[in-house]
Amino acid sequence: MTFTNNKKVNELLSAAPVTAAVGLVTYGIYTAYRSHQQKKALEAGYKEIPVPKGALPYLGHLPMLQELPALKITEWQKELGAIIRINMGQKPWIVISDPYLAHEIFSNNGAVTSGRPFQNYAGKHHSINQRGIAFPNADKRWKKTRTAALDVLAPKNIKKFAPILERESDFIVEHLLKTTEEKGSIDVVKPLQFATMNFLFVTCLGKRATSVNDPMFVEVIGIIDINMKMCGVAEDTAWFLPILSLVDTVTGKEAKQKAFIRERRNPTFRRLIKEALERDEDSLVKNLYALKDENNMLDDDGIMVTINELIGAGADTTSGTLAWAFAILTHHHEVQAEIIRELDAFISVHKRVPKFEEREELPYLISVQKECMRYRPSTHFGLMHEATDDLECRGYFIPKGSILVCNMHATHKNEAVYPEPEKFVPTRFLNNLKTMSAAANSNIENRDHYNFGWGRRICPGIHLAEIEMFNILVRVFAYATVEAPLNEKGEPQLPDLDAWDDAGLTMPPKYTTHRFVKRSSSLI
Ligand code: HEM
Repeated sequence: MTFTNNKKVNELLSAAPVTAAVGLVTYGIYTAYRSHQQKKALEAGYKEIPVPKGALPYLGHLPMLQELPALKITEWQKELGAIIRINMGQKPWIVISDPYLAHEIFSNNGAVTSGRPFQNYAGKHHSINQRGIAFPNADKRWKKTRTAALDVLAPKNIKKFAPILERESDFIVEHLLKTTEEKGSIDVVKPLQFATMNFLFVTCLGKRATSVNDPMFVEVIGIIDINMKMCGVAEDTAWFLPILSLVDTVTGKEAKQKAFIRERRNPTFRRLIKEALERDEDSLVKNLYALKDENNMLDDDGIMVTINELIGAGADTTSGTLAWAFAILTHHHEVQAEIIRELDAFISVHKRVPKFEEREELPYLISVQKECMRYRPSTHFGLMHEATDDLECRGYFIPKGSILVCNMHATHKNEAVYPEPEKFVPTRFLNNLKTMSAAANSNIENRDHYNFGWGRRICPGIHLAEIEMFNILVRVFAYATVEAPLNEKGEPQLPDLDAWDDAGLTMPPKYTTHRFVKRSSSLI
């Protein structure tokens, strides 16, 4: 998430004196209310949540965030502590970087910290007034929808689909190797999105796409890319600065967003859902329509938003995480060699690649995978939570309506939990080889990393993501090594690991082109 739009924000501000007047009045009332709340909390003996210096009236800390807000916020947290308040325009964020504190807030106090703030695009347009799973408050309808999705994503169900997952991984790894042979290198983003999305096509819609050029994949990935970007908070400037909502109307930004949903997202997903209902194959769409008959909490729009979210959330996060792993490993040939040694020991006995259930025979690979996710998490802030009631935690008062954000970037660099956090340490997790879904759903001492979020809103797709990533990694290293692309002089161009791409909700690496070079020593 970047705030490269600051220049644009300033231009628009100066062009809208009327909206500015309205905004400033609202700002005055709101600021007075907030300082009254803070004064009351301090009088009651609560500790003050530190606020970085330098916030501007109305804009708050927004202009100070620059290209990568997570880095600036992490800097503030190093100075001020694991819980700080920053003013994102008119939205005060309480940002947490200590996993133990995050656990207390999001998990122990989950009854009042599992709401979602109502964002303009994600809340109103994408989710058609907070339908689906990711953006509604934790209400009855959300629970019903999430439960239906969890059924599909449950380990027992995923196990049924193991051959499909393995086939998709075979297909995509073959594509990575073949394209490297033919073209010299390959950008991994689309192929990885294809592999992860295809499983969701099969489970949600009962049909797979045949290749990265299949019109179904091309159309859906085009929609998902735009939608994920617009759901990111950085695109939603009017949410931070309500002054800009009139500007959005005047400039046609909101009309374009509505048109995208009305003319592109809705017709495509409605057609895919109709076709899925007509197919003989079982699918989540059919399960959701069966639930629709039982109660009237789910409607056609809710089902469409849910299918859109599962396909989008499942594809971009998993592919971004794998893209980071490949980028990191091009810097560490010694780590690739050790993965290959471990994998070849398995293959020499079994004459095939390992299955996910056999993962314990690959402790080093598991540890590396977790370390890649710690070192470069694929989202910087996950999804925001909202406090639906006042709460008290470690002497801090968090008022109802606060926006609660885990700074994934800082949490994964927390020195108290991860010694030498700036170093990539492939063996770091050898003492925690639990599956990521078991670790994420256990107590805080047993967690490995926090990529999947927190509490009642924790990602429901962990098990699926973990199997997909495992299947792809074992196949890549069974056959190949991952190398940086070459420049005209034939020299490797290692990817800059401090360069992020802002995809809205996710932050994949900026450099995603690599070479998958076949190993002459491959045992299969
Ligand atoms: C490496 C891969 C993945 C990562 C890093 C990831 C990360 C996350 C995070 C950080 C959240 C927000 C949690 C919170 O609010 O505290 C989330 C929510 C969600 N994820 Fe994932 N995710 C991944 C894969 C998947 C997959 C494969 C699916 C399913 C197909 C999925 C579906 C969802 C859904 C539906 C939500 C919204 C849950 C809710 O609000 O109740 N994710 N994910």
